[in-house]
Amino acid sequence: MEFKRFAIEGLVEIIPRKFGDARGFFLESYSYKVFAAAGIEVTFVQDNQSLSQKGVLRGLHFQRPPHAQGKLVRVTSGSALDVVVDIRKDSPTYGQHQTCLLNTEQHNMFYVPPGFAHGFVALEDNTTFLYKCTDYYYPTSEGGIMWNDPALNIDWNIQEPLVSAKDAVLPKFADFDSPF
Ligand SMILES: Cc1cn([C@H]2C[C@H](O)[C@@H](COP(=O)(O)OP(=O)(O)O[C@H]3O[C@H](C)C(=O)[C@H](O)[C@H]3O)O2)c(=O)[nH]c1=O
Repeated sequence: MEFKRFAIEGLVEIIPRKFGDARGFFLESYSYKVFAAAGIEVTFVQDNQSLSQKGVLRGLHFQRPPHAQGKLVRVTSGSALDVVVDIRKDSPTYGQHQTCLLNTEQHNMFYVPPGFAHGFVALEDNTTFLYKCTDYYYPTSEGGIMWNDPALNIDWNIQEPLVSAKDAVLPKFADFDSPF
C-alpha cells in the first residue's frame, strides 16, 4: 500500500497493491497493522455502502463530537469526486477543501479524519461507494454545510446535481459554527 499526504494535515490517499492474473485481481483494501504503521491508528466500527447514479451529490456531512467520524472511503464500481472541507477551527487550513478522484482503475482510497465535512459526486452510473467509519451513526449528531456555497469555492464539475431534500437546505459556511 502507498500512502500519500496532502497540504491539509490528516488527509491521506491510499493506493493498495493490486495482484492481477488471468482470473482477475486481488487486493487488500484494509489492514490495521499497515495503516497503523503509516500513522492511521484508528478502529473502524461501522461499514457503509451507497449506490449513486451519475450526477448524484451527497454531502457535505459530518457528525459532531463526541460522535465525530473518521472515514475511509472508496468506490468498487463507477467513480466519484470526493470532497472534504477542513472544519477544525484551530486548523491553519480551516475552510479549505481537498478533492480526491476515486475510481476502480487505481482502487484508491481516501482517509478523512474527524473534523472534516465530507461529500462526493458520482461521475458514472452505478457508482458503489463504500466507507468504513470510526464511530456509529448518530442522527442527532449529524451536521452539514451547503455543497455549493460560493465561500467554499469547490469545483464539483457539475451544475445541477441530484441532491436529497436534506442536502438542499444545509447551512452556508458563513452561518456555520463548527463544533470542532
Ligand atoms: C449515514 C447513515 C444513514 N442511514 C440511513 C438514514 C437515512 O434513512 C438513509 C439515507 O441517509 P442519508 O440520506 O443521510 O445518506 P447520505 O446522504 O448518503 O449520507 C452520507 O453522505 C455523506 C457522503 C457522508 O459522508 C455521510 O457519511 C453520510 O451522511 O440511511 C443509516 O442508517 N446509517 C448511516 O450511517
